[in-house]
Amino acid sequence: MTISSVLKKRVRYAPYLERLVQPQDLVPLFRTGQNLGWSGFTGVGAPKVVPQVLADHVAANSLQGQLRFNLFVGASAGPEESRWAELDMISRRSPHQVGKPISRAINDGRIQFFDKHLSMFPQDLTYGFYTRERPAGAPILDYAIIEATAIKEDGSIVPGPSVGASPEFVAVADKVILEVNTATPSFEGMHDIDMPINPPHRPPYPYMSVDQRNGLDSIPIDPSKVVAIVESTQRDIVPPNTVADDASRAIASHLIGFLEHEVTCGRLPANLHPLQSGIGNIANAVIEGLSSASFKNLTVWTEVLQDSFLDLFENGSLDYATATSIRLTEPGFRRFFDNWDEYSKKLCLRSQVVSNNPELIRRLGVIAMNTPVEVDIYAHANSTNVSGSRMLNGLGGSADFLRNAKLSIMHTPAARPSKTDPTGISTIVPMASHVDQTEHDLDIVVTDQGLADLRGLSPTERAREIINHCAHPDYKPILTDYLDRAEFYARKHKCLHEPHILKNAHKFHINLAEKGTMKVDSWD
Ligand SMILES: CC(=O)SCCNC(=O)CCNC(=O)[C@H](O)C(C)(C)COP(=O)(O)OP(=O)(O)OC[C@H]1O[C@@H](n2cnc3c(N)ncnc32)[C@H](O)[C@@H]1OP(=O)(O)O
Repeated sequence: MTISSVLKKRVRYAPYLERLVQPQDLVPLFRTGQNLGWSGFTGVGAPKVVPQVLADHVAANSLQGQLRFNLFVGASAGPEESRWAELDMISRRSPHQVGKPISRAINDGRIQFFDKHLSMFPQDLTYGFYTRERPAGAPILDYAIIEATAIKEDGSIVPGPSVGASPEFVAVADKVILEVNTATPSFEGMHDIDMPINPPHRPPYPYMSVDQRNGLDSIPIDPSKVVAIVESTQRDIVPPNTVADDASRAIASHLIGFLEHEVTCGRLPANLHPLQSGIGNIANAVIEGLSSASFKNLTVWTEVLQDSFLDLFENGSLDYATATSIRLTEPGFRRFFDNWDEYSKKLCLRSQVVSNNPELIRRLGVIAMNTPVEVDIYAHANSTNVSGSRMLNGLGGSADFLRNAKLSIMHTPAARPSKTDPTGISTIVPMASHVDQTEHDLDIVVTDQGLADLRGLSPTERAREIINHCAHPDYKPILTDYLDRAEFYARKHKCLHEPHILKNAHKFHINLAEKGTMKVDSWD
């Protein structure tokens, strides 16, 4: 087989080049029921070529539902996993996914999805928790399919724009297939990788600042595990971000005002603490807002870096950022590669067990900011299941950060658009229909209407603060009425700590399902 010159340059361990194959040659290796681990995190750095030929094979031979895998990816992969979902090729999936076809398959019951904290998933996999049905000593993963942007002289793997759970996948896979991506520039030097060491002798991760490096710059592997390499010439495709709207700008402005106040009061230093920011349009707008605020020498300790962070670098307000994935749009990647020399000194990608590590998040005093589906009046938040049942993307790293951050912030519009109610669906509800973050986790809830500072408040104080500052004006009187009635009822029954009237607590959701609006006419 001819080997392209760029591939020869990227693969510095010659024996792998002898294992170069056409992706189609690999199809016979795959059997239904196998456990597969893919590299990738939030749609970048995932394998593309091998998943595609397998999907083509299933489509061409009408094998839908007959070649199905247990698929594990650090977080979401690219469009290939959506195609697998459409072709009914996934029987089990964890820990986080994105894309309509895959969430549809989960909600149709065709994929058994389990949702786990991103810091915990890779280690629990290595413990054998998810392969309990296999005989002792059997491999945990049959194949790990890992995208690399270079291979070092010792056969170790230089990942691309994400590290995710690849170190753990490589460690516990029986066999490894490498996709060497020659369309993406090599990311060599960008990573700091800690390999799994299981208790009881796991040493502490030593990181005391966001820029400290102590790990490896590639993923070590026993080269005999690598059964094949293929060349990939497909770049990651990340859809453009939604442009900030009035609501997300208002959220950003409330939040920046709050952070400035914390600095003035001496609870935060002038350069804040390391920032974590979730994904999506609001998270992007908040980071965009920070780039026009007066903060300097900011640092970032997060799981995903999006385009908006590049603005912070460019205007000089961000000193250093670390994550497990850099998920940029095409223009974002272009900016990134054009300024590689500068960014490579100010950026580092780590394993997801480190970027999302609870101990490090607490040690560094991270400021965590994530978007929920809904928050209730006592500050329990739902990040995952619409109306308690319909899975969206999964928990991701939201709880890793929100439970352990110095400041735990949830930002959301006060109401989300709906076809059946001009105000939309209230994101502030009497009782969350599913709980991912508890009242014990959140410090701040912020919407386009305002900001609720919940620190040190009792549940009933929190409820007034959230309703008064965060609820949409159309829902405020309805929520206040609910709380007044709940307090009246609870006073009578001597249960005033966190008052609820259970028969009404989910009436917003029931009303939405039955009448298309959360605007409850009457609580009686
Ligand atoms: C990899 C990582 O972990 S990154 C770090 C943080 N991770 C997380 O926080 C993971 C969990 N969070 C998330 O997945 C997202 O933040 C979300 C989905 C909760 C919110 O993201 P947004 O961009 O604000 O969501 P958006 O407004 O587009 O809503 C997504 C969908 O949920 C629906 N939805 C959201 N909230 C509600 C609600 N309260 N009631 C009914 N439907 C709702 C929306 O209508 C939309 O449906 P559609 O896809 O059918 O159009």
